[in-house]
Order: sequence, then structure tokens, then C-alpha cells
Amino acid sequence: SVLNQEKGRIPKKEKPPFITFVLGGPGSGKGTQCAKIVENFGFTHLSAGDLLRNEISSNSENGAMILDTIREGKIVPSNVTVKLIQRAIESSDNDKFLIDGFPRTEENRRTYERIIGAEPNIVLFFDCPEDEMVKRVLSRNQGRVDDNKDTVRKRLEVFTSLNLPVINYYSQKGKLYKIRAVGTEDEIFEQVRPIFAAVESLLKLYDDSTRSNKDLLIFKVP
Ligand SMILES: Nc1ncnc2c1ncn2[C@@H]1O[C@H](COP(=O)(O)OP(=O)(O)O)[C@@H](O)[C@H]1O
Ligand SMILES: Nc1ccn([C@H]2C[C@H](O)[C@@H](COP(=O)(O)OP(=O)(O)O)O2)c(=O)n1
Ligand SMILES: [Mg+2]
Repeated sequence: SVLNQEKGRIPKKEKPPFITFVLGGPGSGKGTQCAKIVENFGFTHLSAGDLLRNEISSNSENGAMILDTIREGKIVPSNVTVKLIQRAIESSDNDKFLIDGFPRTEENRRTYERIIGAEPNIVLFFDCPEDEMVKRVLSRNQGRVDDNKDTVRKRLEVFTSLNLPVINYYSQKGKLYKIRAVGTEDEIFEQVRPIFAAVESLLKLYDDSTRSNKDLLIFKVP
């Protein structure tokens, strides 16, 4: 945006976007609940896993490496994932995003902060018992190479060792909204809805003013 100003152009986006990170173990229902948030609150859903799977199917230079990593239940190098997210945000006209399945490691988180130069406004955590997550993943039926017993077991280990520290980090920052992710999809969404209803009314307030400082957004969710 500094470059844009030097060239005398009007920066495309004067107001910083509203960013929600959506976290939770494999099968905790992130994608399912994101679809409901999109429908009810007009967010743009960016699934890190979907962006990576698109790279595999479009035969990009990193495709083979990404496929191997996903099959092993490991985490793709952060610069690859962050660049895909950055491209998706910049090519969108929306100013509110759900970034689903990211950051999965502290290194993911720090790389995002370094490249994007911002923190998320809020973070959702879908907290689900392991046996329920395994049951859901194994009956997902989307033809995913990682939806098998072996990979899900590895993914749960990676989740506990690498993603829980990220969740604790945002909890300490007061940005974490923990959802008890058991019950029907609709029951779970009734825990999600009040959070975004509060976000919506605050965004309306700031849309009428400058919203130049995202730190002004302090959420008190009922
Ligand atoms: N509350 C729920 N109860 C039962 N099954 C669910 C629930 N929410 C999602 N599912 C199913 O579980 C699987 C995993 O959900 P998904 O949204 O893909 O989770 P994630 O993105 O966290 O891996 C999908 O097949 C989905 O239809
Ligand atoms: N930040 C991320 C997100 C996903 N990945 C890779 C590794 C993950 O096991 C797979 C699948 O992620 P995805 O979010 O689609 O998986 P779930 O919806 O949680 O089942 O993608 C990654 O390497 N880095
Ligand atoms: Mg998902």
C-alpha cells in the first residue's frame, strides 16, 4: 500500500479486513460450521486445506510435495500456505474472512504475522472429543487421501503437539472463543451465532466511522 501511495493510486483497501481463524482437530466440524457462518453472516470462507488441495489438482510446482505431506498427516511449509491465503484475501472484494484450518503450528502463526503483518481479530476453537472426531473423519466420504485410520491417528498427534500451543496462545491474548463441538450441526451453530451477531453489530459501527485501527474492536460476546 506504500507503493500504491507513491504511485498516486488509491489503495484498494483502506480498511483492514476482519479476520477470524477457525481451529479444531480433524473432523471437529470447522468446514461445516464455516458454511453456516457464510450463509448467515456473509463471510468469505478460506479453507487452508482446500487451498492446498487445489494446488495438488492444478498440478502446481508444489503439488507433489503437498500431496505427500497431507497423506502423512504432516504440515505443509508455512510460506506455501500463507502465500495461498494472502492471494485469496487480496483477490477478494469482501472484507471479512474465515480462515479455516490455519494456523496449525506456532510457525504457521508467526509466518502469517510476518507476511501479512496483522493478527486475527478473533479465533474460534471447535473443541471435540477424539473418538467423535475419528468417527466423523472415517465417515466423511469426500474421497480424501487423509481420511483413513492411519492418517487420522497421526493428525491427532500433530494436533495435540503443534496446534494446542497456538490455541493456548490466543486464549492468553483473550481472542479465543471455545465452542463445545458435540451435538447436532444446528445445536453447535447456536453457540456460534451470538459471536457473529456481536461481530456484525460492531462492524456496522466501525463501517460508519473509519475503522482504521482494528484494535478498537473489542468484543464482549454474551
Ligand atoms: N455436529 C455434527 N455431528 C455429526 N457429524 C458432523 C457434525 N458436523 C459435521 N459433521 C460431519 O463430520 C465430518 C467432518 O466435518 P467437517 O466440517 O469436514 O470437519 P473439519 O473441517 O473440522 O475436519 C463431515 O462428514 C461432516 O458432515
Ligand atoms: N495450515 C494448514 C492446513 C492444512 N494443512 C494440510 C495438513 C492437513 O492435515 C491437511 C488437511 O487440512 P484440512 O483443514 O482440510 O483438514 P480438516 O478439515 O481439519 O480435516 O492439509 C497444512 O499443512 N497446513
Ligand atoms: Mg475441514
